[in-house]
Amino acid sequence: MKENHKILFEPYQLAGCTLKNRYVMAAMGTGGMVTAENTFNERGIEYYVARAKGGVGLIITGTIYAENDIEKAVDGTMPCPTDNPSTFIMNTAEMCERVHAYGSKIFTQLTAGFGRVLKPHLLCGQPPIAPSPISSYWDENLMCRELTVDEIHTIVERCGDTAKICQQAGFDGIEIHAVHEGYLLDQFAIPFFNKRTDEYGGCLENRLRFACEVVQNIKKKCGEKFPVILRYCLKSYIKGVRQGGLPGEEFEELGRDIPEGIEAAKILVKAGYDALDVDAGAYDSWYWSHPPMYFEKGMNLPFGEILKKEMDVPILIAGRMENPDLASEALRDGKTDLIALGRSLLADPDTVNKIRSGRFEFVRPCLGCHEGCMNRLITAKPVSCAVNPSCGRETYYDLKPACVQKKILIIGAGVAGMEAARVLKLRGHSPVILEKSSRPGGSLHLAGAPSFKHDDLKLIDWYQRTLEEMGVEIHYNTAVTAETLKSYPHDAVIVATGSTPRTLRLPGNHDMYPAERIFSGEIKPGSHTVIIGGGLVGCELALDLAENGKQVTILEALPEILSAGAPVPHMNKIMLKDLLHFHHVQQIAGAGVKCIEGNTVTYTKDGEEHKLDADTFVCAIGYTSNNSLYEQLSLEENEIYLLGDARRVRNIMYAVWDAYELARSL
Ligand SMILES: Cc1cc2nc3c(=O)[nH]c(=O)nc-3n(C[C@H](O)[C@H](O)[C@H](O)COP(=O)(O)O)c2cc1C
Ligand code: SF4
Repeated sequence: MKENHKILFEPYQLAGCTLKNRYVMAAMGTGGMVTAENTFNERGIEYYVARAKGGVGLIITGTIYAENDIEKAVDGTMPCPTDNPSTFIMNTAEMCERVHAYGSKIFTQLTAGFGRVLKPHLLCGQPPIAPSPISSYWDENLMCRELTVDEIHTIVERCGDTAKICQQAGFDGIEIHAVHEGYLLDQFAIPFFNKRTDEYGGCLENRLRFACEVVQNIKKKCGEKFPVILRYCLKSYIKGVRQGGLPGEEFEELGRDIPEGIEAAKILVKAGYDALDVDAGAYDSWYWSHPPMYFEKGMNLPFGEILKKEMDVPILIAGRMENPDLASEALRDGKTDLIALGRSLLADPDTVNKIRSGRFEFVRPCLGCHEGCMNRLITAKPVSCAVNPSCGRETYYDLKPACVQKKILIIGAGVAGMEAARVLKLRGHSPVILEKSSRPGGSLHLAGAPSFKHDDLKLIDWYQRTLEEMGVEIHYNTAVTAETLKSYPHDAVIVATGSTPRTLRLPGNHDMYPAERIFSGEIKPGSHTVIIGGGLVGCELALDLAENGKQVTILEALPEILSAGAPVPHMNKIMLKDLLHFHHVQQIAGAGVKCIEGNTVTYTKDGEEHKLDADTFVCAIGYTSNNSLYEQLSLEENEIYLLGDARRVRNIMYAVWDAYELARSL
């Protein structure tokens, strides 16, 4: 273990519960991990056990429901212990016992409700509940129903009952979800949502009464010593409906500001909460609670630091905390007491053990993309991870030794080729990669060029290091043709030759560059760049240039930017849009580009012709598969497969997942 990381492995007393180290698995929704009886299924149990085995000191499970009558959700993505207590105890006891076998502790996260942020399709046709008749986050025409005082009392009692069932099942404590992220208790806490005039509205104490009664009821039923912690947002970052404030931005806070956040934290701790799991944000500023790659690492630490100075209560912090240098420094500087990891434990369940043994560079990096995790959760698919296809399906989607070991040539050392090689080697095959350039990674080098995408470059490093350690043979500077392939003995071939940027043929006398030539640094843009194509690549290039002081205009043919191609995960999309706006990137949607003459682009919008002057013109209109080698070889080879972008241009997740699927079956 590295000397400066030792502090991360010191035990910690969390409300009387001894944790073996400072690492906590942050609560993450259990989509796909719930049985029809609303308890954890085998998939969920194996998922948590794998993270305990990976060395984390405390697991906080994804949210479970206290109550499913008043807020009737039908989705099967959250366990509800009160629905069937004995079945819940039976399944969950086994999960807690197995987690405990690794010396880890396990809490469950218990929600008092979702309120206005529950997705409409889960509502059984009923209106969402809320403190007051406000509109649903998802549909401003859908009005919420105001909770009655009797219903609030019922939810409080059910929280206590649920916690008792969880205690009987073997959980070591409860995290209450949440005066955080704009969920029901947070809606009560914030006057922007809570317009009540009874004892649950008005002054701060009244607005926090519901959350305070929840902890008091749990302590009454489970005993004072049973740990109850709170997921808590110090600041809401609500700028307007569905618009969030960005780091460092001046705006009028419509939710909870920091001074009120400190006062509220004191009231909540006095009521009985034993620790605060601190971050920021609400659904209206969703990227704060679900930080995409555009955020810096450890972005929530300033909030922990503020609370640590103001009060004496254990603090947990999540939010891009995977780097052990950053994490250990945060502990030493008194910014937090515990380090919560969310997505990095999805990307690599063994993160903590690898850090412990001084091998952080072997931790598979999370990309901050949300493709495999949150995007799947909010589109009713099982939670997994873009770079770790077996996440959430640890047992039934694992790797078995190959029955017949083969020599398999892989053409292309992009992500798909490298993932295929890794899996094949693990299963006992002999993969050999033939790469035409002098380095691995393919187009990921260009995707990872902006500073906010450097985790993409870390993924290349991870593959390179891992393949090297496994002894996978890679031949660089080796362009393959149908003829030269014959000189490599093999049983099968995988073609993973990637893709090429699409070009646009326009009339006029101009230079227009593909985005890749800007990302690679080959072309230095002038002071004003026009980017044709407002998909993800165009928008990320625009952000990168704007962050570096350039004037940028995006011309997008569709009515909205970021709407072409595969949908961008919600929180990434809203943050990118807010950032483009913040950096004054001009966005012209519905623009049909006609020609570029010299320094002037002509486009039409709403039937009218417009002209725009710039000194650099960039084209970012997608990619086409490089599959010609496969077509030449397909009738020559007995066993040949086409993989990654060469088969179908999609995203990193599908390059990795398709490679894993193919390589686990050969
Ligand atoms: C798939 C997914 C589901 C999540 N579900 C919850 C949840 O149920 N409750 C909660 O408090 N936070 C939830 N979060 C937020 C995480 O607890 C964590 O705060 C966030 O991912 C930032 O930490 P990280 O950068 O280490 O991932 C979820 C995050 C992800 C990725
Ligand atoms: S899907 Fe993306 S953001 Fe989510 S854990 Fe995996 S790499 Fe990280």
